[in-house]
Amino acid sequence: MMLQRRLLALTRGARVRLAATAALGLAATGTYIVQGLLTARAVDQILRTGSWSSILDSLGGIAACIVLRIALVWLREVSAVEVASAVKQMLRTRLFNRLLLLGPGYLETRRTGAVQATVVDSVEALEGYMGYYLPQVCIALCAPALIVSGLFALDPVVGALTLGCVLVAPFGPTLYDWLLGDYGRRHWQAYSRLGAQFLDSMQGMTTLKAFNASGRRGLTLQREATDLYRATMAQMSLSLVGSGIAGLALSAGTALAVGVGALHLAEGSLSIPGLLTILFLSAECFRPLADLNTYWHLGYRGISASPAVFELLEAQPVVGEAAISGSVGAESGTLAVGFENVIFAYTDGERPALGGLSFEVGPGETVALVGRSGAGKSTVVSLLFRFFDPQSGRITLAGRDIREYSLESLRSLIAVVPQETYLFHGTVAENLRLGRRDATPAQLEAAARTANAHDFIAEMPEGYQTIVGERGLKLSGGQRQRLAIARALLKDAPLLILDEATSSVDAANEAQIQQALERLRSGRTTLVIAHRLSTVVNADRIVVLEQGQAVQAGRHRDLLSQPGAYARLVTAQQGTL
Ligand SMILES: Nc1ncnc2c1ncn2[C@@H]1O[C@H](COP(=O)(O)OP(=O)(O)OP(=O)(O)O)[C@@H](O)[C@H]1O
Repeated sequence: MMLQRRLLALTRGARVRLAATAALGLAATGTYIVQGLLTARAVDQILRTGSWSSILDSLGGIAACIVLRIALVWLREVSAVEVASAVKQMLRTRLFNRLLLLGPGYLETRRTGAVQATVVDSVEALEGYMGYYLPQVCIALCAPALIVSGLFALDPVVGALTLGCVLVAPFGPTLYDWLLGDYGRRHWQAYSRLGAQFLDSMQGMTTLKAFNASGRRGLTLQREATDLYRATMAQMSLSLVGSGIAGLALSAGTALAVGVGALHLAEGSLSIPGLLTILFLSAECFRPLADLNTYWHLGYRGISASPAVFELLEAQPVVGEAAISGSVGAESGTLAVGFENVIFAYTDGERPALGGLSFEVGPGETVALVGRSGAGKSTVVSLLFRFFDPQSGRITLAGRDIREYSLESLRSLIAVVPQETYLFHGTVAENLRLGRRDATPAQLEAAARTANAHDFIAEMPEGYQTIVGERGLKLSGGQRQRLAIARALLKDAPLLILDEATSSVDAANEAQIQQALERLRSGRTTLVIAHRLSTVVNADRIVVLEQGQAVQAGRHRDLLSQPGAYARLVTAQQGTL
């Protein structure tokens, strides 16, 4: 019930259309009632007069009812689709905005396929609930009430019996709603697991093939599919029993009403037209409930899919806006960066990824962070962007705690050239404009030239308008990186983070990338996350991380001449310098 109340709240903004759908459905039910009454009258007239001509007007009325109903049902269908589409669209917008607010910190804790299943499939499953089930609830409340009062007037006993059955019928679905709660949840869990597994397999297809592991993966997928099949069948068989109970109440209701009416006819307390009216009206009384029963199946898919939707809608971001005081805007000029005794663990209780890290980058300086894999280098970047907040200590930009900036202005101060350049499906120009939304073609070209990317872009079939495939698969690693440099140039932020690529590119590409990076670094405070040592030789300062702490700092030559963590790292990577 609680869940249904929350689902009802989702219709805000589409309630007029929802009411219109219910009104159209009610009008269609009205045509059934009038048709029933006209049929009763026609049968009575023919029994009394034996002449077909006496029922011509009733037949005309029945035909009019049928035509009118066809039009009303068609309009109701259109309206139902409109309601469902409006709710789905509003909900998807809210979910997408929520995901943007939650940011990478949330997505790291969820499987991409499961999030996709929520935003696409769970929302889609609400179609039946919003478009058909909800309007039918209104119809099933109003129409039987009207008909039962008519039956009461005709024969109070028949009226009371019909009322009893009308009240019992909806209990089937309601009871099962409660009983099935767990089955529905299991069904959606199995569904999103299968979705996540499938997406993972598609994205990792090359790796699976290279390791000859597609057969094994196929078996896992088959297992997940079998789980989904079992969960679906369990849910279906139980829900069919539920609607069976409701169906029984409906048929029993009509039979009882007619049976008791026939008895009263025999006793002389009811007339033949009265019995005929009961016959037709009691059938019409249960029709909206029978339809509700059918739509409940459709609606139930939405009800069982909705917990995942609400969980996402109510998820709280791991970082809050301007957590300290009123947010401040972006700074200009070169910036200093400071980490002051920063302690951070990904999940509380885990060994901290940063265990009291302190270091500084002066305005315009280039500082390289080095350390073994897992030392905490990438974590430093995640904290600078405030994808997470440290448990203690503080991080400053231009002397201010970064929690004082609004998230937008903080992120506008930092440009990043990441390890893996993500290119969206779209043109080269569109991908570059992520750096600056309103960049002119001339600005795009200037940035691409500085990033040594213009020549290869110009050689593409449609230059800057060439579509680069999903994940940029049509470009080489080195080319993608030069596009990332051009993006960062366009962003023109005072703080630059170079998260160095781990995979090496050929010498010609490497030289072009290094030259582009030199140009990008000039006049900016730069933090280099160095996974290889070969690129840090010229840094103003090198900070060596070990288990989330800075254990050494200095220039390459000075550090190399002393025994310590840096010298050990260099020895371990000998040959790369
Ligand atoms: N999303 C995450 N959730 C939980 N633990 C994480 C997460 N990301 C990193 N860690 C852990 O935090 C520690 C620091 O990881 P981090 O990625 O910052 O290291 P790194 O120095 O960048 O390593 P590499 O050079 O291999 O990229 C490691 O112990 C790692 O296992």
